[in-house]
Amino acid sequence: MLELSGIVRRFEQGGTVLDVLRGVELTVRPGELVALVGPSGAGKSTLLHIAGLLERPTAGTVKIAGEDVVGFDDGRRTEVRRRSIGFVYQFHHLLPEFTARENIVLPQMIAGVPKRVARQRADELLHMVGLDQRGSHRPARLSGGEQQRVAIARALANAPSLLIADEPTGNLDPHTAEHVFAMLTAIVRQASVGALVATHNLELAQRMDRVMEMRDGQLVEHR
Ligand SMILES: Nc1ncnc2c1ncn2[C@@H]1O[C@H](COP(=O)(O)OP(=O)(O)OP(=O)(O)O)[C@@H](O)[C@H]1O
Repeated sequence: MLELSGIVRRFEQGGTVLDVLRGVELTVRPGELVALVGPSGAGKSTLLHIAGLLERPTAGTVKIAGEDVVGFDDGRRTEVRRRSIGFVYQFHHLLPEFTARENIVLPQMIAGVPKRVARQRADELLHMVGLDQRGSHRPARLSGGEQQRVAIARALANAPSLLIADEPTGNLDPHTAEHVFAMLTAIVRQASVGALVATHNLELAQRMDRVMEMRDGQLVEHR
């Protein structure tokens, strides 16, 4: 699903060189949840941006569904990102002037799915996250946990093979975080999506299939 190999990311600014990633190796398989932990500034977001094709590594290969995408031009990278990768962030980033359903329909229409089909898929996803009754509500009328569940449904709208999540429950109270996490786990398993989830919550991290820790620019199995 996702294969990262020899990933190096160097930032150069005004004569100083910062090697944030120094040879990261990582494989995420279908239906597998991998937690990404490490102190603030360790390079978790940088790695997620590279895995999500939002940024290019200084060196190394990124394979999505078996395809090495590092050499692709921006247009092809965008295409792979739209088709194969879903994103969930700490803050839901739903479009406020659209309903929950429309927020799930839009990314499908951008990908060329006919509106009728996109609506049907949106309703299925709303059902999957337990929000059948909330499709016509705008984000402001939903609770934090509900907003985040819509964001998860939106991330899955185009049936991605990889889900990338950056602190998906970081903005929620513990009870709601638990609920959203359980839902995320169930959906990843059911849809056979590979998920890479950065989190500061070690308790949740330890319930994923593997916990990888960012240490000195490399990933090591967390114990
Ligand atoms: N565009 C950039 N230019 C220069 N340095 C950068 C850039 N982006 C990130 N960095 C640096 O790379 C390091 C890693 O940042 P990153 O955001 O990946 O850490 P993180 O592990 O996600 O932290 P947090 O848990 O706080 O979100 C930091 O020292 C940061 O300042």
